Amino acid sequence: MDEIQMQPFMLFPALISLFLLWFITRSFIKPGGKNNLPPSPPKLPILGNLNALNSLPHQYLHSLAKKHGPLMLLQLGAIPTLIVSSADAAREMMRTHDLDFSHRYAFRVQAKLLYNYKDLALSPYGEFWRQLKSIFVLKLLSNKMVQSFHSIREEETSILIKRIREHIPSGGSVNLRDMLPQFTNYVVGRSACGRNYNGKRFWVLLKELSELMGAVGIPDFFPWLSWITRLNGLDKKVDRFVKRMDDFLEGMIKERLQTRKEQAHVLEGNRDNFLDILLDIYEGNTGDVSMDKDGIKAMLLNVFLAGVDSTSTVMEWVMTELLRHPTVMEKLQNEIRRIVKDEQDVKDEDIQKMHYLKAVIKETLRYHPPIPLILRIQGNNDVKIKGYDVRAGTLVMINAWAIGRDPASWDEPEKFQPERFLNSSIDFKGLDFELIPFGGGRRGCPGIAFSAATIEFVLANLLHKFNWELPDGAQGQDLDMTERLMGTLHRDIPLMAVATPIK
Ligand code: HEM
Repeated sequence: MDEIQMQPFMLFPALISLFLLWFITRSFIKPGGKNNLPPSPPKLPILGNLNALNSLPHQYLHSLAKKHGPLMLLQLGAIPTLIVSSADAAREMMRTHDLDFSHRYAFRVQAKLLYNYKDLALSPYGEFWRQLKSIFVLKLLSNKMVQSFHSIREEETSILIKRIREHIPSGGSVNLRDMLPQFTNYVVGRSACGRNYNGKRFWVLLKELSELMGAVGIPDFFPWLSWITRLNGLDKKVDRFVKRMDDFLEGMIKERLQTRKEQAHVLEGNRDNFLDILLDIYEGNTGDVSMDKDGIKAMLLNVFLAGVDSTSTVMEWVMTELLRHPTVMEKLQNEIRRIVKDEQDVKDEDIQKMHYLKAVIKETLRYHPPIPLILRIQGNNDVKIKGYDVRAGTLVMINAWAIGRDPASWDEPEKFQPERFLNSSIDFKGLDFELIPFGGGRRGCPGIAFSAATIEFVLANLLHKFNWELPDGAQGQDLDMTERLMGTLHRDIPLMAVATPIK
């Protein structure tokens, strides 16, 4: 999340408006009334707790929760915001009161970039959202589809391995921050569009899109100050970008519609990518739901935004933790090599037997969830959570990062110990609220199977084919683990590692 954007020459009128509003609310409106509201940390005048939205808000909110408890009510400008930092409270919200918390909070720029709620991730809970979710779950990302993408995972993994091998003659040092997102971009791109649109233009557009998705402006917290983003140029910048992205997507759709017309006999019944499935719905061939072109574009952007960075970030964190914990790396390599034996290639059936690999991935997701704060908004009803009153319309931030480090749920949470998952049924599918990197309840992530299959397959291959160490004889404990939030939560410094081929 970017810090708030504002030009200095606009500060004065903005501050006057804010001061007047603060004065009026302070004088005439008594907060809370008879309600039993969750504890609130001290607030700044006017801004409330907006200082919480610094460059690493999940960490700051975690430290606040240690003082004020797992449910806190913050005031982000004009927006009352509930911060949830324990598995118990998350369970009560996402299971007992799931329906009440099934709306998504969208910042203004995000909504504009995603065709004003025509996508799945931002659309408000209701019939339209239900239709989109069923398209995602039953058609685009069903287990059958995920299996059918096996050849894409295989081909793209071979290309990645080839690229790593090309570095061997010059010492084998590779920048995993560069390579892994490229790999996931190709896998997601081919699954989504049937072929790669990864010319430089689309890559640059996607990068710009991720950056703009983090643009949080003053009007998001003080809605009556919406004129500020008109004056400071943000609205114009976003509008120009939306037009460029729309032109690109329009071209992609046009081209695909043309190919479908020309090769109808070849493509008949062969719908092995998201774009074709969405175009079938658009052309009315499926009969169940309807979708316009903007809907297709918004759904494709959801897939790229949600799928590329999050998946590659997990891979980079896994490799980081393995380099920090050589005994875990060795144990994992032994498992992989015992199962794959002398075969050249890792197969999907092999992966199902790799319990330690799955434990390492779970432990990484516990400690480094790529989306540390899950944003929801409470619907129309006031509800009670853990005895506290939560009012309708409250913004909710579920701190998945804090929950994964909560000593109430985890023994020695600061230690990286994949063994904790070996004899445990805890999984990240949204039913165990101490581990919610993919969220949970109705709004939970539909891409779990897709990402898990991709992450497991590529890691099994990287560890089967190479030994890994840090460059220049550095030791694992030397690795700087500072985090950086850039859409997803990365290590601040890109991971460089030296690959040595096994044979
Ligand atoms: C490691 C990879 C991923 C992580 C950590 C992740 C995490 C998340 C989280 C935390 C949410 C919010 C859930 C909630 O509110 O409870 C979410 C929603 C979503 N994710 Fe993922 N995701 C990943 C991969 C993917 C992939 C590969 C796709 C699609 C190809 C995807 C598509 C979506 C969509 C469309 C939503 C919105 C669902 C809704 O609002 O109903 N994600 N994801």
